[in-house]
Amino acid sequence: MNKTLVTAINASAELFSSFRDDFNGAQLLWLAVVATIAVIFVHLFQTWWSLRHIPGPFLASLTNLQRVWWVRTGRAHLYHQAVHAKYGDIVRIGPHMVSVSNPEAIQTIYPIRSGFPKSDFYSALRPYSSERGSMLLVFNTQDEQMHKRLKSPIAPLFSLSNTVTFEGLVDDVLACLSEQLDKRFVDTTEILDFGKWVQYFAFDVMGTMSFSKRYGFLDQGRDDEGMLDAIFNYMKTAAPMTQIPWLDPWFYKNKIVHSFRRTPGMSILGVVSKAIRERLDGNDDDAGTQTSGKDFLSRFLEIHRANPDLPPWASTAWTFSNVIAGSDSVGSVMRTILWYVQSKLDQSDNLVTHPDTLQALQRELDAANLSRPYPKWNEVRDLEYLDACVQEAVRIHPPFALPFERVVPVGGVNVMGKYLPEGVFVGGNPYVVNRHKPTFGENVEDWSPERWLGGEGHKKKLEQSILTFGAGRRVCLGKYIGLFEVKKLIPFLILNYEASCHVPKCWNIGAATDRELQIQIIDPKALTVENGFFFKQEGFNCRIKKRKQSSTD
Ligand code: HEM
Repeated sequence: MNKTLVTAINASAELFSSFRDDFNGAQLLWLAVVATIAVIFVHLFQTWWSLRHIPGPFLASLTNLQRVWWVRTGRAHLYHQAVHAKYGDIVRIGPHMVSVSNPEAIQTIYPIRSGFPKSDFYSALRPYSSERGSMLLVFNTQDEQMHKRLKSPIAPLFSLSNTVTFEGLVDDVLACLSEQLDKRFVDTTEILDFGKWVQYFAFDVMGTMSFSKRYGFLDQGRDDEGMLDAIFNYMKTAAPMTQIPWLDPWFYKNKIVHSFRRTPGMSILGVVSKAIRERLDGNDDDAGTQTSGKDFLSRFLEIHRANPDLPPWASTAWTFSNVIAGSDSVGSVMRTILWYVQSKLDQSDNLVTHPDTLQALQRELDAANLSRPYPKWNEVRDLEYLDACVQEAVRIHPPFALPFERVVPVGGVNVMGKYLPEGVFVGGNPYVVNRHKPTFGENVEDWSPERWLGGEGHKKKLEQSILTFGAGRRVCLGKYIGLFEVKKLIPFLILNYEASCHVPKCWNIGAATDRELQIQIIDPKALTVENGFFFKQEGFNCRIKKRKQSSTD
């Protein structure tokens, strides 16, 4: 609680007791009511006053409840976009919280050096159990020393050169995906929920990299243990709490509540703990096979053994991170590319395709003489148009879409010409920053890989303006892994699969002809998005068939 508020309450209590002898009961009650109102008024005034020079909705200057509500609607990104459209590049969205939308602020708020720590937003994202309490992960650690201790030993594992050593494992998962698509959906009447299947792919890749075995989503064609829903529910439950984190220990993270309501993240923790136990006990079926010696879990355990001063829970925290941070996010980018390459809704809600994108991508892939059926990383990593599609997907639909909050350090800071005093929270929502018109162009709402094609300098500037992976000291550790997986999957699908050429008449597909639709979208309007910090899409249903090899093959 605010120090001044505590002082004011104590002063009122003293005043109240000194008046006790001179007034009767009713008068005392009135006095108490008036004093309480006065204290609340002074508190609200002080709160408003502290950042009065930052524009924003009036309610936001008094309470966080408004931004909690925005998050609860699942559309916080749109509210954030709307307030920036109304008030400008820097907006007060809470009594002590300032949101920025201009990429120019990125270097100030997210520096490489230490000293601009994460706010309590991240404490609400910690999984909780009665036995362990709140669990620190590299991602949600606020203490900068602890963050360094946890991150430094494992950071080399996430480098691009190490990521590429997993290529064989990713090809195995691609083979599994291909087998299942062919068996279940090619030349059958079955409708493919493409969004779900790429998510299965992303999870099984991360399972293979982490534990040397797939979780089995692709093999079974379903999520038997409900792990995917558990992860989304974990984020969705935590998301409103991130906006008002002092309530979190009351609502969720305490032993009493936990005895009858489990934090959703705990079922994932169960999977991770079991995998570690099995590996340590030597009961892991895959231990000792050609891949398990190289998977993340083995490397984490090795690192942990070599650094005994690390906390005893470090291996669990690292592994948990891989499962929770590394799968849904990648699946989301994959889904976005496939969705936009195939189709989009115009302003009147008509389905129009992007045949130009699809054809340009096919042309580039066909001409690149790629290995079949699984193109190699070295062949696809520098393909210009593929890269432009990936960057555009990362821009237009960031998988995490609430402001990444930081605490202004001692001495305050100037952001976009406005002074923010010490202790204020500040951050940018990637959904909004990635749509900054002066940086990305007037057509920010449109899918346009072409915006990335203007030479290396231009591309680099745009890349530095994107906030999807965070930035600076706390930038995403798994970025290369994510991009690696995406660039392995997309060329494979575009090269090998094609749609039946039938589009129901009721859809207005704009200028596109049937032949231009590679994958038949069953119900384009069914694609829904929900922002629970993790920005989920659902309802990408289609039919596919094998693509005929092009004449250049
Ligand atoms: C396209 C995929 C991905 C996206 C968009 C993404 C995005 C992010 C974002 C936004 C942050 C936090 C930034 C902040 O709070 O300021 C982050 C941090 C992190 N990500 Fe990712 N991520 C992706 C893939 C991955 C993968 C595949 C892994 C692991 C295998 C991973 C591991 C991490 C870790 C460990 C951190 C914490 C870094 C730190 O605090 O030092 N991410 N990521």
